[in-house]
Order: sequence, then structure tokens, then C-alpha cells
Amino acid sequence: MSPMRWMTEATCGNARAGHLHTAHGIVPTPTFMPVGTAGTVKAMTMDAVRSTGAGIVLGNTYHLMLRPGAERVRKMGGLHRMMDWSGPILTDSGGFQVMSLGALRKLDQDGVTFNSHIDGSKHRLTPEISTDIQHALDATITMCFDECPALPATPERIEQSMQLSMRWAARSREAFVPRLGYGQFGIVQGGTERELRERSVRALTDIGFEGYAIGGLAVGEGQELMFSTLDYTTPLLPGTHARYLMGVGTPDDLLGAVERGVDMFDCVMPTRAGRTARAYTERGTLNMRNARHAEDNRPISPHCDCLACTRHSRAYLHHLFRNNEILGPMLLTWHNLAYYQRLMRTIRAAIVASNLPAVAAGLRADWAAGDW
Ligand SMILES: CNc1nc2cc3c(=O)[nH]c(N)nc3c(CC[C@H]3O[C@@H](OC)[C@H](OC)[C@@H]3OC)c2[nH]1
Ligand SMILES: [Zn+2]
Repeated sequence: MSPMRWMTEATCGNARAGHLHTAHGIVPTPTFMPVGTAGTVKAMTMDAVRSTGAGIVLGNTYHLMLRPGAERVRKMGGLHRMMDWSGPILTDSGGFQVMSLGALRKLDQDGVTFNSHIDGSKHRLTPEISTDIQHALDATITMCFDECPALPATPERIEQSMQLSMRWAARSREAFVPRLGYGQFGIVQGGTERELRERSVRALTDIGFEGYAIGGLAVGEGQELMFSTLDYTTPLLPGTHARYLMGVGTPDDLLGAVERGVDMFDCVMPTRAGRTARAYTERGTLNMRNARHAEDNRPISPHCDCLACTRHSRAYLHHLFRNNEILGPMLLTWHNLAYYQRLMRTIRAAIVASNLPAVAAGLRADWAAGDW
């Protein structure tokens, strides 16, 4: 087993197709990583997750340290064992959740003290504590402990926050226990300020990581500002390492970010939409609660091999959601994740065949065409 590394297979413009080699298997990129925040991809068995073709799933330090606790996960054999997932797991470092979930929190130069949103108990996260927790979880990919400032924010606030995150990145790297096939990703910060992004990339590449994430985006800045930030940030990152855009996004976001050189993604949209009756398809999204589906015997998508599309109809999904049946969110989450994985395979094949521009135009035309 060699150290974790990303290998290029093909490029098409700024887009890349490659493979991420890890201790828990090789993952084709571009890849979409289902969110498994508290050690479960909500409403999905891991057999269902595997059937969609997912390569990497996510866990989260913040949620798992509160419940069941990192020490208990370690005693139970680690997250892979508990989740029944032998593939790679990427865990976020918890900083983002503390800022967005933690009821009360106090940020200082050394770390964050916060009260659990579950029972109000007091906790602390620092670069060292977060890195140790991710090690106890046996995460294949560990994320640096960072601070993601809420936008809009003044350039001064973003500069202060980025500098703090870079100091925390160095401490996270110091605390990381290198193991063959395991890796740690640095997280680029700097908001939508070009000069700050450039300084953040330099700080992280001086430290050296197995991969690099672009953080601080998908926090309300909008797609145009996100894409323009990617336009000048991804080319600064080493071409030989995987690039991960955190918290993104819609199918249109994914396509545009792959075109700008991003390899890895995570987003709650397909799973959250699955629980709220929103279906993703090649022709845009559908609200399965809408009465127009009540007697529609067609599958959600004619191109989908998921259980909802091969065994059931739109009318049945409509019925399940109207009756608040548990099977509704199960089937629709499965379908949405299957759609996201199929979309990534389509995009990857286009890069390998060097015809991403034509395929991208076709995808965008279909999304705009509206339902069949
Ligand atoms: C939605 N927009 C969005 N922008 C983000 C930016 C950052 C960032 O700069 N630093 C860190 N550390 N995390 C970020 C995150 C959280 C991703 C996690 O959030 C969890 O999804 C709920 C999931 O945890 C399993 C995922 O794990 C990687 C972001 N999410
Ligand atoms: Zn389907």
C-alpha cells in the first residue's frame, strides 16, 4: 500500500478524470460523496448506498463526538465497522458545524468551546482534538480543523479568519498520524478575496497535504461568485493532488465546478431533497407531493436503475409522501443519490472521451427542457 495519492487519467480543458488511491480502495474522480453525518446516510442502508455506485461516504466529527462519542466508535471497531462500509470515509473536522449548529460557542485563538445542540453539555474542539477524534474514527481522509466565516463578511474579518485557519492547519498537520493509504486535506479559505485565496493556497502547499479542499464557499455567496472564486483558486492548487469543493451542490454546480478543475464534492441536497419529496431528474426536479403525479404510472426517470424507478411509479411515490410513509424518503433518497452518481459517471466519461463541452451543453439543455 502506497501513501494516499491521486492519479490523473484524462483531462478536457480544466476538467480532470482520475483515481484517488486509498487504504480502503480506489475511487474514480470526479466523485460525489454522500453525506453520512452521524454515521449513517439518512434513510439508506449501506447496500443501497453501494448500489448507487458511491465511492466515498462522509462522517462528521461534530455529530459523532457528541453521539455516540469518538471513544465508543473506536471501541466498536471504528466507523467502517459500525457503518458496514469498507470503502473510504472522509470526516469533516467539525469547525463548520460548531459555527452553524453549536447553540453557544466561544471562539479563541486556540480553538472553540461550545455547548452541544443536543443536551447543552460543554465541549471543546482544537486542531489537535479534532485530528485525534478523526483518527479514533479511523477516517480514511481527515480534514483540517478550520474556521469557515459566514458571508457576507468584511475583507478584514475574512483575512483574520483565513490566517487563523492557516495556523490551525499547521497544528492539524502536526497532530496527524500518517498511515499508508490514509490522508489529510488542507482547506483553502479566503472568502471571495483573490489575494487572500492565493495566500491561503501558498500557506497550505508550504505545509503539504495529500489533497486540498476549497472551503468557505456554498455559504450564500451565489453560484456566480463561487465559480469566479474557483476560476482563480483551482489553478493555484497542485495539479497532482485531488481537489475537493466542500458543501457543493446542485447538478448545475457540480458540472460547472468540474469544468473548473474540481474532483470531489459533498452536499446534503440529494439526501435532504429525498426526505422532502423533491426528486432530481435529467429534466430538473419534481415535487412528488404535487397532485399531477397522483395517477402518473411512469417512473420518476426512464434512465434510472434505482428501486423507485424499476419497481414503482410516480403515483406510488406521490401516495407515499401524501401519507407520510417512511418508504417515501427511503425510495426517493435512493433515487436522488443514484441520479447524482449517474451524473458524475456521465461527466467523467465525457472527460475521458474528450467531449465534455458537448455533453455539458446537452445536460444543460435537458435541465432547462422541463419534465418529460
Ligand atoms: C453547505 N456548504 C458548505 N460550505 C462549507 C464550507 C466548509 C469549510 O470551509 N470548512 C469545513 N471544515 N467544512 C465546510 C462545510 C461542511 C461540510 C460538511 O457538512 C456536513 O454536511 C451537512 C458534512 O458532514 C459530514 C460535510 O462533511 C464534509 C461546508 N458546507
Ligand atoms: Zn431512480
